[in-house]
Amino acid sequence: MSDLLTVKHLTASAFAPFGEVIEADPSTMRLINGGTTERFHALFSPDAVGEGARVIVNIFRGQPRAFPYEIGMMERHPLGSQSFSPLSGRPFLVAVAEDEGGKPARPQVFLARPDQGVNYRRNVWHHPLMAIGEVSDFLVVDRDGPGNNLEEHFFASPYLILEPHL
Ligand SMILES: NC(=O)N[C@@H](O)C(=O)O
Ligand code: NI
Repeated sequence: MSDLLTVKHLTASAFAPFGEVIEADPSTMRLINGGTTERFHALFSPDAVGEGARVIVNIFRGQPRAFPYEIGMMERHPLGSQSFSPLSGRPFLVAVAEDEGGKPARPQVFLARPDQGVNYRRNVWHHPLMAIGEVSDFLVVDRDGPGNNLEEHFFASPYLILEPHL
């Protein structure tokens, strides 16, 4: 029997060990453009290290995951951060894990609202994009450049997410 993972609401405080939640946080808001625009300022800073590294912006079109879904692996990017911001108005799942001696600890799973994105800080264990329900587009800010920016870990036995909603 696989180890069941529970899904929690995504909050900035719960996600703080792993990175930032990209959302219209009132504490970051400043009025600009003559008061016609609210700027939610400096929600995170992209990180790209190594000779020749650059920050790039991408669109990922994710196929929805089928549930129950097995979390069999986690990955991390030692040379750069990676952010996902929904473009299709859909929620999505985020799985992250603390590092335990160079391997991911038990994953923590969050349901991100359609108005929330996440930035994985550099070298944070996470599961690749998990769209839910329908094909979903995401704006992704991450690193390009020389060097290996992908480390993967495959669990001896997978964890299981029964279904994506709380
Ligand atoms: N491979 C790739 O660019 N995507 C993953 O890093 C991911 O986190 O989805
Ligand atoms: Ni990734």
